[in-house]
Amino acid sequence: MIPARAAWRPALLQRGRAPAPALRPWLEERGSLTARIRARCDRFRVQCLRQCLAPIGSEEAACLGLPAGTRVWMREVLLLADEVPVVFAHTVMPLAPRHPFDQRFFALGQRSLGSLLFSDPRIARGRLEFRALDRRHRLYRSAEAALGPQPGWLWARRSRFGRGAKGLLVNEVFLPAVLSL
Ligand SMILES: C=C(O[C@@H]1C=C(C(=O)O)C=C[C@H]1O)C(=O)O
Repeated sequence: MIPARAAWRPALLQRGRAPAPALRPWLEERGSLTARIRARCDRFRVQCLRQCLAPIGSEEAACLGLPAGTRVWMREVLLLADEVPVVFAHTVMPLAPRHPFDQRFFALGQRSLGSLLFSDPRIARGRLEFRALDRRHRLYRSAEAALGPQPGWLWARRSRFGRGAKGLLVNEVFLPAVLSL
């Protein structure tokens, strides 16, 4: 059981619980996850599950400094390696300030957000924060809704990507199959 007070932290050790050693390089990768997966499989694919306006979750609101419940653009995807889901990702992007980047975000569809974020040197990644999730957490439940039953807990990370005043928050939940890559 993950303690109820578990939170996003910049360290991988969380109240005595640590990820499997083989998962650490995945969690700590600061470059593109898309590129890392692509290099380890024959066919990489993004499956877009949802892209819509939605009220931001309280944790995400606190992280981006927005009032709870603010409507944001939300995108949820699976990253698949040879048709096996290895990462569930949930990204939120505030509507304001408006930015030319918005159009490219909306138009992504089944293309990877990573290709957009990492091709623009003006977009900087903030620090990585980690958290072990169980089914009390919204992200865990979203992953389970998309994929069916998951192990008791899943490791996740989040980071903010920014270009000027425009910031978006990317959460990535690592699925057990990533360890087979
Ligand atoms: C941020 C990246 O993009 C990946 C692709 C995403 C998408 O298409 O929505 C979301 C999160 C990522 O895991 C990356 O490749 O590192």
